[in-house]
Amino acid sequence: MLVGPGDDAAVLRAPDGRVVVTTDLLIEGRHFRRDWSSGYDIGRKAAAQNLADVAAMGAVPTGIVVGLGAPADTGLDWLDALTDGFRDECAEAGASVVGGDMSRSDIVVLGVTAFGDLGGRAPVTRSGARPGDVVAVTGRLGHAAAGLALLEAGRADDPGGPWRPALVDAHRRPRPPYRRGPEAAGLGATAMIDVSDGLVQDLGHIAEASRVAIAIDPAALPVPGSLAEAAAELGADPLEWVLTGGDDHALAATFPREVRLPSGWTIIGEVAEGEGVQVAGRRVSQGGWDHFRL
Ligand SMILES: Nc1ncnc2c1ncn2[C@@H]1O[C@H](COP(=O)(O)OP(=O)(O)O)[C@@H](O)[C@H]1O
Ligand SMILES: Cc1ncc(C[n+]2csc(CCOP(=O)(O)OP(=O)(O)O)c2C)c(N)n1
Ligand SMILES: [Mg+2]
Ligand SMILES: [Mg+2]
Ligand SMILES: [Mg+2]
Repeated sequence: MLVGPGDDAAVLRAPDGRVVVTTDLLIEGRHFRRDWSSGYDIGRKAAAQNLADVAAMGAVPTGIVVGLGAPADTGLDWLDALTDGFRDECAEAGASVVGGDMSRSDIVVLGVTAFGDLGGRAPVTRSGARPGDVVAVTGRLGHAAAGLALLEAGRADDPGGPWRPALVDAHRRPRPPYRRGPEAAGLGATAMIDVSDGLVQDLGHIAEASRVAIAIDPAALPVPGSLAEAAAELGADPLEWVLTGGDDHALAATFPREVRLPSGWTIIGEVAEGEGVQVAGRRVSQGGWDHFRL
């Protein structure tokens, strides 16, 4: 064991190198609803959630195995679509489905395990952030939360606004920036995490593991017009989606200040001595999704 429990993935020593491995469970009703997402969407999302954890170690995803429980009356078309979703999302990340298992169950349950290759680089853990580093993100933030809010409000299919289907689609199919993980490792990232539970909560994991404080400048956070439009319609705060929304699987990383970040990365804050996450100078408690509150 080179990296054990507590990070986005573990790293194991193998006779001919190292292997990155991670697993996540997706439960109908908690992580997806079959009346909100197609089988294809659910396959893509279940793969993405795991492949993003591999990328967050700075590794390239190689393969996944899928455990599936489904009710006896699940249609073959639905299962075919699920399989297609797994295949296509893996292809997106450069990986493939290499096995699995299935059984009958009262609801749909997916247990996915993903593997990755570090390509000779050191893994980027949650624990390496140092005071003086900058904090940067790449990928979408708050989009899936906005899409979920539209679905919950029954406004997903209302007419008007190209932003509406785009945000609902973000809930159904996250698009993690897989290649940015190894890129960050190559640039010398000191810590990294994928944002599954919300930016504040997930940066909190880096702060805790690294024994540092993280300060975010909310003015630096990307709040696109689509989020503002949806928030205006629902009477919500788009910044809250960006700060606490999960499911987009953006990557958040810390870098030594002198690193020149390629376009696509946005610097949103800095690492300091201390503990916890501050937004605009105020310490915020853990907003976001955690397993036991769901
Ligand atoms: N039941 C468990 N037993 C052992 N380790 C666990 C368990 N649940 C989560 N972990 C570990 O805790 C860490 C964080 O898990 P999780 O919150 O699911 O992270 P992520 O959001 O990256 O999927 C991971 O290293 C994971 O392996
Ligand atoms: C039907 C439905 N309700 C709510 C959500 C939002 N949601 C559920 S779990 C979760 C956080 C991620 O899930 P978790 O099990 O914590 O995954 P991990 O952090 O291990 O990747 C979010 C944002 C959703 N995706 N679908
Ligand atoms: Mg993760
Ligand atoms: Mg997990
Ligand atoms: Mg989580």
